[in-house]
Amino acid sequence: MSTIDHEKYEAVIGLEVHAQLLTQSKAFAPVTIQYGGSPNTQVTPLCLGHPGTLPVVNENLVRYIIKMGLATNCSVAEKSIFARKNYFYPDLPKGYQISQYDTPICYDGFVDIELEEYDKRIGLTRIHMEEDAGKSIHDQDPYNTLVDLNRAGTPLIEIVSEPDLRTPQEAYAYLSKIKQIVQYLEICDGNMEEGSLRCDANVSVRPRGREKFGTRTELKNMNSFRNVERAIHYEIYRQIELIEGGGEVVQQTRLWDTAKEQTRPMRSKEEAHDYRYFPEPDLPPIIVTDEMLSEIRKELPELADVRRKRFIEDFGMSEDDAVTITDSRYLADYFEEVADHLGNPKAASNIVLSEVLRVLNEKSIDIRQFPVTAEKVSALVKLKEDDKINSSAMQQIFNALLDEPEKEPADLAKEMNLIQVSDSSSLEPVVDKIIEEHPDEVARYKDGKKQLMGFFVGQAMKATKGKANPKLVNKLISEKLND
Ligand SMILES: Nc1ncnc2c1ncn2[C@@H]1O[C@H](COP(=O)(O)OP(=O)(O)OP(=O)(O)O)[C@@H](O)[C@H]1O
Ligand SMILES: [Mg+2]
Ligand SMILES: [Mg+2]
Repeated sequence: MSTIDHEKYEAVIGLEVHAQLLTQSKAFAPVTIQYGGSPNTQVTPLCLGHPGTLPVVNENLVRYIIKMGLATNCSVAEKSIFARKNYFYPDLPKGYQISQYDTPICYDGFVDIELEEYDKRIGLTRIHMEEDAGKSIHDQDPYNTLVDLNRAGTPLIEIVSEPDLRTPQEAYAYLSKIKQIVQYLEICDGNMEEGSLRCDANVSVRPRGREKFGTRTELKNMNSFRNVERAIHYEIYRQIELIEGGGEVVQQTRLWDTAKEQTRPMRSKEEAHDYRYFPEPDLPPIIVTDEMLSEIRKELPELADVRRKRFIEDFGMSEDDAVTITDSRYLADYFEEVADHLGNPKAASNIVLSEVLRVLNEKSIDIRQFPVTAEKVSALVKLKEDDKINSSAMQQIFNALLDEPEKEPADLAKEMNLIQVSDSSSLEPVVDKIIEEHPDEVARYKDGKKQLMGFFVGQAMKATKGKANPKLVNKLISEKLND
């Protein structure tokens, strides 16, 4: 067993997140982006790096990144320029990526993350625009690497955090927050498994109490939130053990191997000068006017943090429930629609948190794929509130609606014979019969064993196949036994 005291060390982590933007066309060329198209069908001479082609900036690329900048409390540069990042790779026919270097369009921002025990503010160094490279495919042909250039030139933003994160859990929470924001803004679908959100994690360790950072390694190839957390965890331990064993961390890029659950070296980390950055001569600077900024500011939706506070303050929702419901913008929209129809936020959050979320989890779907409209779910809850059906009937009708979402809950209640019996005249004979058949229980009840009410109500529910209005049964029995 290792005798190393890992607690002697503190990790320092900074994340670079690439988000693929949901613009309709590429960053600098009028080519429509369609995911899943046959290889090399979505390309123009510009994407192929043919001489004489000239880039033009996609206006939405600029608008989307400004949205992100404003949503993350960044300053937006009045003037920023593009730069060429030069390197050779078969999937990069131009020999350079158009990116931004020393004048990113957004800078100096922050996001607040929430962990179980504490909240923390994480600084954002910068957010800049760049274009993606193509895809090299190594596993389809045993002798050759195949290249698909459909992705070449698709727009990305790179969100660079300050080295403010200290644990894998903080990194996870930060990444979740970034995902939530891009989804609320509808600028990226935020799917790490499919690669529309990608994360490189920079990790170093230092003895606790020391101010100077240690040498960092950069981890790549994590394709899920959990893997980012695992890779960082592994790397922290690897570095500590290396140092404690008398070794030294070298600055390098390392690949996460999901199967082996470890990181391995890929290449020594290139420095900025290796890329020979220089200003892109074919594109004018991006000028952001005050009008543009205020226009974009107006388009910003209410973000999760603000929405969560509003749900707690206006609806008396618990913190946990508010966090769950506002995690997705669309789930929060759905909830608000139900609450509006019902005029009762408590009943709305009950059904959304229990029934609706259960189905989303079971089927691994998003609320946008949920078949039953907010209106129908509200109508169902209303039936229950009006005492037309009881809770068990509500659940049965809810399940039936999943298969037949076009039907009205009230029609289903009738069809399924679940309309609650709420008139005394038809319940009285039922109650009388139960009293007659259970003299012992009646005697004990009269002796003071009031808990037996549950038994009587249960018998009545059984006799009516669950359709009796339990409140009314309760009332009838009390009246009869307290005579
Ligand atoms: N000693 C360190 N330990 C951990 N993280 C660090 C350390 N120094 C810097 N970082 C983090 O590393 C990241 C560096 O990202 P940045 O995009 O600026 O440069 P890069 O990784 O050198 O370049 P590239 O974009 O080409 O990968 C930032 O998130 C920063 O906070
Ligand atoms: Mg970077
Ligand atoms: Mg990097």
